[in-house]
Amino acid sequence: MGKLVLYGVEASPPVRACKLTLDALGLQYEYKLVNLLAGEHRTKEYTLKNPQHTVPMLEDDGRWIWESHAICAYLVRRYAKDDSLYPRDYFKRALVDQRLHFESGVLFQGCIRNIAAPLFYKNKTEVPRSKIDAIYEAYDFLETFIGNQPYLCGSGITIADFSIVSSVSSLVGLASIDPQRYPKLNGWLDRMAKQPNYQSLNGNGAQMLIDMLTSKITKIV
Ligand SMILES: N[C@@H](CCC(=O)N[C@@H](CS)C(=O)NCC(=O)O)C(=O)O
Repeated sequence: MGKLVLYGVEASPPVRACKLTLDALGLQYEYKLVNLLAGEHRTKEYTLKNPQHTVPMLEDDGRWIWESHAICAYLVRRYAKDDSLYPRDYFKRALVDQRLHFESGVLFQGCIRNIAAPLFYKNKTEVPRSKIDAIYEAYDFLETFIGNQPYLCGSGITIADFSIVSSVSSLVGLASIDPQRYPKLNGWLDRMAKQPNYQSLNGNGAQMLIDMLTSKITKIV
């Protein structure tokens, strides 16, 4: 097995999804902090490896891959002892893929980044209420995805759970989850919080992002 290095920063949801996956697989890896505020992801050295200059990025024996969903899927395919975290069965895998794309397009890009980018890059301090409404719309979908199963794709945990908990655990700081309205989502989040090493791998970073966002927001308009 080659040497694994994860490049990231704690507050980043996709970085935390990779950490949850690496830990669930019992993989040893080096963690390299990339200071985004200092522009360390924009250096020539970094962009030669990842021209999209994003975190997370995984180095595996001198080769680089970025985009958390691709990284998590790769890690399971390459290193897992069984396929439970990312099933080989075509239909089961399609279900996991659907949830991963939902995280990528709807939760991360449509909710988190859509709110965070104007705050961090344009010095905005007000958030349009429609952006908060979009979070609740996403919660409505998640409530139905979970249904009567313990995890997002059924009875076993998959990388879709790791990916989605990484963003939902930060979104709760902007749109709280009412257990009456979202009993399934609330139960799932509690279940995820009981996963091994959850707090150090995801909980602390999720709170960091909440603090970064809420310290910038003065008003929902
Ligand atoms: N969909 C990507 C999102 C990656 C992403 O946008 N990461 C942010 C931090 S949360 C980042 O690297 N921002 C710096 C930049 O885009 O230059 C993934 O899942 O890896």
